[in-house]
Amino acid sequence: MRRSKRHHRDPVQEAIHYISLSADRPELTARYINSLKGRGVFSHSFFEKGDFLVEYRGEIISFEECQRRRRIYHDALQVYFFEYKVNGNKHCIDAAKDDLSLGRLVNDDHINPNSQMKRITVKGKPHLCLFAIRQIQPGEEITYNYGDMDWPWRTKWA
Ligand SMILES: C[S@@+](CC[C@H](N)C(=O)[O-])C[C@H]1O[C@@H](n2cnc3c(N)ncnc32)[C@H](O)[C@@H]1O
Repeated sequence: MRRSKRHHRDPVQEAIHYISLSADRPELTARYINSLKGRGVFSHSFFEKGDFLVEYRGEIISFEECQRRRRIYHDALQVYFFEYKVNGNKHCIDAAKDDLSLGRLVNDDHINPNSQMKRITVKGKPHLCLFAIRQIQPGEEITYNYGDMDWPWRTKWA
């Protein structure tokens, strides 16, 4: 398939652009997949390795607050917590609230993911963003590796 011409900004500048707008890029869309996976995020454009894809938007909370919410949230909502470390200290993004953002809908693939999470600091605040780790074709689902945990779907599909 022919690659469409898209103006190429520096990927980090592009991430900062969408972060400051609190918006998702128009080349991505959410779609229902099936009752096991639920929804996922799909590209309808080409992306090159290194391109910015989407921010994992949500409420930035402390690790202690995350622990507190884990005690009160239903299991189905806990999957929207994203824990990460800055200088060895644990932090968390709570994306349980469905604000129609796409980052919270990106599914796991630990075998052949096409993106990777990186932290970008904007105005002193951390933002977690997915960047392509290889070329992505139109129609492809965006995925990343959720990390080494016994995620139930991994054993089911193994
Ligand atoms: C952060 S959410 C991702 C969006 C979710 N699919 C939805 O519709 O809201 C994580 C949840 O998606 C599902 N999921 C993610 N990756 C999956 C995979 N590879 N296979 C099956 N289910 C998956 C699991 O139910 C998991 O708890």
